[in-house]
Amino acid sequence: MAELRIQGLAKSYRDVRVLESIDLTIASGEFFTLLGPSGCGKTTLLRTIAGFQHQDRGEIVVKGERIDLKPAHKRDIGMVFQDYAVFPHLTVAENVAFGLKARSLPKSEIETRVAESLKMVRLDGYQSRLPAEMSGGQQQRIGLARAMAIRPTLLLMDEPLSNLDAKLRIELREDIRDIQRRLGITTIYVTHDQEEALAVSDRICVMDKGRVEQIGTPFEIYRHPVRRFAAGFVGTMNFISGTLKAGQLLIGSRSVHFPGADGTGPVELAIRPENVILSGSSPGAAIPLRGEVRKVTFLGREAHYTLGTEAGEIIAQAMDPSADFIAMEGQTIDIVLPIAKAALFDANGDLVSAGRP
Ligand SMILES: Nc1ncnc2c1ncn2[C@@H]1O[C@H](COP(=O)(O)OP(=O)(O)OP(=O)(O)O)[C@@H](O)[C@H]1O
Repeated sequence: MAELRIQGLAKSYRDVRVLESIDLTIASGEFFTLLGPSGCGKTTLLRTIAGFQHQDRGEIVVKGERIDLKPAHKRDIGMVFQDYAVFPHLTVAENVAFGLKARSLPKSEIETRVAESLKMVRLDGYQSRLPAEMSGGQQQRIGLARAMAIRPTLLLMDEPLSNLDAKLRIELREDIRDIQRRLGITTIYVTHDQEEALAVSDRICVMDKGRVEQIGTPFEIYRHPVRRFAAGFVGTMNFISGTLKAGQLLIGSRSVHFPGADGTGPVELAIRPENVILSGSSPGAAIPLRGEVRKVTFLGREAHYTLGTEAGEIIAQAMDPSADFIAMEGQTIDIVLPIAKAALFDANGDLVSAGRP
């Protein structure tokens, strides 16, 4: 059974529509991420699920029961906030015990759960400290332990890693994922960081302007985007303007048959830098182009080349620059865009066709 089902959820602030009719279903134990740019409505959606604000229309159903009719404190939800929101005057243990006391659990049960939760987030031994004596990463661990201690049906996390430096972000995101897996707790995670979303999620919901653009596994979103927005927001993507004429794709002076694209009109060809062939040829249909190397970015394990072509600027990636391919700035090289690794989007941002090998 679906753990959480959201149907037709809409919300406006005064006259501004922030959530258009949102529909989504989340399975029990799933790590589900809302990913999108600032202002797309992720936080509003999360806070509406938590009950901190109310929708104008639509339903939120958990385990078959409408929770949107209940006040926030009766929704059985644990929440972790971007700014930690720990109580500064309470010790670590008191912070974690807070929700348990509010639920009037017996003292011994509270002690057991506090100890368990602190161990889980690796804060064993810090019971008597005050939050001010802890680092940002540790304070967020308190927030996580506090949310988990009540053993909620749903765990909601709103950009929990945004205030931490890059190294800590990766460390804590791994911990969050491990704990979530171990406990099998259904989690909704909000982030604007696409790499973070790819790393932790079972499924990602890409949002833009209050709408769901695509829902899928990280692999599906990265490899098979169905909307131009998702294609451009997750990972790096080249978009090359072209024209479709009854199945023939025209890019600059080149023309190639694009399978499954029978229409006519302006299109954009989307291809990832790692799929641009820098040396050699493509086994199937492809668009060959001449490219002037404008910039080389050497990153050790890989190198990125910015190429000026008749179809516009294209970024290409070589995975093993020392062994595979080396180009110098100013050089002109032949590149190939394999159709099997490309997708076509129309002027509305809808997928026209994705290349098939
Ligand atoms: N209380 C409010 N009153 C009026 N407008 C609001 C309110 N809260 C949010 N908004 C607006 O609603 C839109 C969506 O905001 P929301 O915080 O949900 O987006 P978000 O995707 O979470 O963005 P961010 O990553 O910046 O937090 C924004 O345009 C924001 O300015």
